[in-house]
Amino acid sequence: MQRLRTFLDHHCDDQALVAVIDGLMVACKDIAYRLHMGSLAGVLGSAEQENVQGECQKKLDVISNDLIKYCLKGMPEVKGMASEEEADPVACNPDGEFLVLFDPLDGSSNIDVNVTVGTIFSVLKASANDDATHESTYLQSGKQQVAAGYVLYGPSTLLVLTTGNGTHTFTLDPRVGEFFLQREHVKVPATTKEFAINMSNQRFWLPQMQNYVADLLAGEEGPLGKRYNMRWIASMVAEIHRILTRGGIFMYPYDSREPQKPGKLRLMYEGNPMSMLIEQAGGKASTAFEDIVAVEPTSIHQRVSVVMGSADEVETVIRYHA
Ligand SMILES: O=P(O)(O)OC[C@H]1O[C@](O)(COP(=O)(O)O)[C@@H](O)[C@@H]1O
Ligand SMILES: [Mg+2]
Ligand SMILES: [Mg+2]
Repeated sequence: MQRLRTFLDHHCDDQALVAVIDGLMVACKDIAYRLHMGSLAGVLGSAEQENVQGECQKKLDVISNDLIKYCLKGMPEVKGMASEEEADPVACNPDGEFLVLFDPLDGSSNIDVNVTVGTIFSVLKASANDDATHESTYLQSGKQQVAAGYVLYGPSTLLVLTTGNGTHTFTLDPRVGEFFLQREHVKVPATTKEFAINMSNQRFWLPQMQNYVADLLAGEEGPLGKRYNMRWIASMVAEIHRILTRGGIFMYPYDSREPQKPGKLRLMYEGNPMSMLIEQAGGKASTAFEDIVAVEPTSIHQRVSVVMGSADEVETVIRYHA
């Protein structure tokens, strides 16, 4: 059994980055504990307020954000942070080397029904002269990420992590409060017969996406020649974890409900970190038109269309959009 810290000491040359990941996990273990206690910790239900995205916040969205913020603020390696739940970036140590961007609680509509949620994070490098209070400091493409990961709060608490040398999974042992290595160099199978998409948005998709999904549903009698299965948990962390475990394709494509937005999911807190994890595991992540990590961000809360998972299936979606 290898501890997370020992694994990182052997696999990551940058000790300051190791300290950032190790420090972040302190907050995530606290979130895991509170989720586990549920109503006994008084953390369920709505916070009766909206975030910067105009979404109704859950109490745990706010608590998780505060826990991570507090933790990062105390770390000398961190120069600044940006969160899905914060309107503006938050400066930390002016001499810090890293910027941490995060979705403190992903899939939070699932909290009150006791279904899997997660924390997603992305780590970028900062330059000495960068102003960590300024949005432009954070506007780097996904290719610039030096680490990405998520913590899944499910039947067990898992960390899935990449520092650019493969994607690895760790399980939290709650008795001792340590993550231990579960699987090294996870690989997403290249082909799949399983897709995940919110079908209720079908009529709002682009015609290309409608054609692709119609062909999935046509099964072995359609042009794709396979009978597909479908899953939708409404928790990206759970969805991506299933794909890293047994393959599949996850899509939250552009739709015309809010035509000015390129998608529902957030580029900096969801699209980019998940793309890095999937690509490091041999999968593919696209907007259906270009690689997600190639998108040049223009705002920290920017949305993106997402198609990711088993490489061959993602290629098929791209072909439908060509
Ligand atoms: O409810 P919908 O429209 O199906 O959206 C589900 C998607 O929204 C998300 O919950 C967005 O994340 P947040 O909970 O962090 O806002 C994803 O995890 C999930 O894939
Ligand atoms: Mg989310
Ligand atoms: Mg969230």
